[in-house]
Amino acid sequence: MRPIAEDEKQNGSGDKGQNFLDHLIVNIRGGKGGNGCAAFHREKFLPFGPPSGGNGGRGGDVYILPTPELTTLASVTKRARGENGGNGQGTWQNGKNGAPLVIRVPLGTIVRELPRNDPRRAKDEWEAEAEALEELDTPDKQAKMRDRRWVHYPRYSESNVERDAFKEAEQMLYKQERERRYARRKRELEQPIYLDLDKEMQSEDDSNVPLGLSKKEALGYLIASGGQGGIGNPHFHTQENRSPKFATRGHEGERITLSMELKLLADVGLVGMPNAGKSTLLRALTGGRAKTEVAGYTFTTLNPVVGVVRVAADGNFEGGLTEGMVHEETQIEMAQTEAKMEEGAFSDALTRNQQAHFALPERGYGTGHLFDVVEHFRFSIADNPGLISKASENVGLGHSFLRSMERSLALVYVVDFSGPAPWDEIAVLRDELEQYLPGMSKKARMVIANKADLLGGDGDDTSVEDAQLKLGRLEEFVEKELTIVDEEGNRRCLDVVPISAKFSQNLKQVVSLMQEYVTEARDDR
Ligand SMILES: Nc1nc2c(ncn2[C@@H]2O[C@H](COP(=O)(O)OP(=O)(O)OP(=O)(O)O)[C@@H](O)[C@H]2O)c(=O)[nH]1
Ligand SMILES: [Mg+2]
Repeated sequence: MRPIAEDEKQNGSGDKGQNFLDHLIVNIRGGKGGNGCAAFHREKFLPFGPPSGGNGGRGGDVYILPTPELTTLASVTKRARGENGGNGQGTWQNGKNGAPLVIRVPLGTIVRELPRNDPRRAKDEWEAEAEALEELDTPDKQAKMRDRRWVHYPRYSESNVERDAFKEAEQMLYKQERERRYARRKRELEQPIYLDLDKEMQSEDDSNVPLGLSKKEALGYLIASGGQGGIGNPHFHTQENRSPKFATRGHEGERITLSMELKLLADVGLVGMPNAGKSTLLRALTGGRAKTEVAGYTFTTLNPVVGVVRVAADGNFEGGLTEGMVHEETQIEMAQTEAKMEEGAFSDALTRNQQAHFALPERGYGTGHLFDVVEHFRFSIADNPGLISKASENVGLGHSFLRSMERSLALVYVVDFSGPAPWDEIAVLRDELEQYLPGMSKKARMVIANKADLLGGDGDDTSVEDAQLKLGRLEEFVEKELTIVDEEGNRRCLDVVPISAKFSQNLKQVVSLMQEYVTEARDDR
């Protein structure tokens, strides 16, 4: 595992700073404006030309764009900065505007501006300056502040500051600055940034773009404006001051600290200890479409992964069509595929679509990838990182990822049925859910006893009998310990289903039960 950087520890992601990225603190800065220029037009036989310094370009703005292709916040950097504006130059050349920066986040991200009193918030542009000047005495401070705001024509910096024209301009500048600062504070207090990004943004008027121009892509929501460009010296030209020898520097861009949180919205959440086979189950239920890592070690899954289960009217589901498919560890799969590829085994292989085209007819689903035609119901399942005892005390990956399951319609426990005491596992899971959020375990509807293929030995009578006894014991435990009594006093027993995720056994029942829970919960909403 890669070492955890210091700032990562502080940023609150997954409380312990692991790679689990559903929560992130991001420091954002608009680009700095380019400086104005103090210059004079020079031409042969025209010794005292007019002031000709260009303005600085604007700093780039920073936007946030909800993007359906993303599923985690992993691609978001902790610091983001708009491009700086270019400096103005002589002969009235204005600086180039800084390019905007677009931060892409997955749908379901909640973006919040951190308030002033939050210790994780970075200083804004004014606080940063105040801090930099803290140690200095008044004259030094004044000089420094001037330096940061003015550009002088060469060798005029000292005489400039004595002149009334400059003093007036300086007063004006500070006044405008105070106004900006006030407006900004007010905005921060009255309308702190809060975005609940559930929908994709449409790009503007796409169809009628003239040939040769790219269509205008949506940039997203403006978060931090870039600084204004500085003003060139022609601006300060007046009757009294015909040769202004100063220009202003560009403004700093806005600095904002955001917290981003990704809430996953899956209908069913899988809860289980590491290695119980949650990821394998998700792969099996989605016909391998959900690309979630499977491996024989604990904490394979670090980020929740959501997959969609598509169910046909007859209760079949997409994964069920690929009967006989074994959901092996993905790493092995990858290695095997790679080896085959090197041998050239795929040179004339069918593409995925072709495979579907040829595989489906004999199963009675017509040609092509026709599952859509018979799809009757769909729901989503979230595969989660493993939950262990004391997760609430931040052991393992902690339990902050449960946040993404708070809104699931139903929860399903997955336990390794081949283990010595699967019932104890369930009790731990239930307790951890309750630790996290009292009442959360009431959402549990089913216990999946996975890896049932490991029981029953070679099919001889005694081991089959043992397996049945074990299942009986599990059912008894679930009935006794996990029966849920709702507000109206109704008792509800959890369903217990033995399966093998790896060998796709008994999954149809799992799907049909899940479908039932989801339908019920959706109706209640
Ligand atoms: N024999 C057998 N092995 C299984 C079954 N399901 C999963 N496994 C194996 O169990 C191991 C763990 O599976 P994963 O799906 O990665 O488990 P997980 O619950 O997602 O684990 P974490 O992500 O670490 O929480 C892998 O080696 C799987 O191949 C099953 O039904 N039968
Ligand atoms: Mg997993």
